[in-house]
Amino acid sequence: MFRIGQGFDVHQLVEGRPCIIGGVEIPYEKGLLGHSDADVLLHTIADAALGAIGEGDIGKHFPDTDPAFKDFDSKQLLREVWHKVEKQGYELGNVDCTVIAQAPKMAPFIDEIRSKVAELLNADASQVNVKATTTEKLGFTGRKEGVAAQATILIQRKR
Ligand SMILES: Nc1ccn([C@@H]2O[C@H](COP(=O)(O)O)[C@@H](O)[C@H]2O)c(=O)n1
Ligand SMILES: C[C@@]1(CO)OP(=O)(O)OP(=O)(O)OC[C@H]1O
Repeated sequence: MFRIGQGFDVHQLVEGRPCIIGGVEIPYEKGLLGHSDADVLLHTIADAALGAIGEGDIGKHFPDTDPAFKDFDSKQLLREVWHKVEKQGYELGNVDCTVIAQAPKMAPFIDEIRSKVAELLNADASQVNVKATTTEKLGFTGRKEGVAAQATILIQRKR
């Protein structure tokens, strides 16, 4: 049996914050703002995974009003979400993600992010695809005000 989920998230780019995307710190003059470490890609994947098991979203499980999640490591967030997926008897089929950003340039970090995401989902890198696109300088991403990410995930019953 298969289940599918999708995720979408946005975080603002501001000065004085690290730029962590997909569990990897990317050297850039600005970073992502959030209650947690604001890892827009891992949040998106976590939301997609929760969607696939019909468990709402990360805001429900990790409220941004809870001081426990202040500066929370999104790798841990995704691990906890993935534990719920596995507890329900599922494993990863595949996940396909897109980072929507005029900047920073993602290409040099895509392989490392892919491996990191695979590790967090107890899967092989071949089951994970990470893409990046600009918005041709249009909109908030085009003005480098923020970064968006989306993901589609397929999970399957463990064999
Ligand atoms: N932040 C980004 C955005 C895009 N890329 C790579 O550049 C290529 C062209 O992007 P388009 O906006 O024309 O789709 C594409 O191969 C992206 O992977 C990037 O590295 N970082
Ligand atoms: C992760 C949480 C919790 O620390 O905070 P943020 O980093 O603000 O992220 P967001 O994607 O807005 O939603 C989930 C939040 O509850």
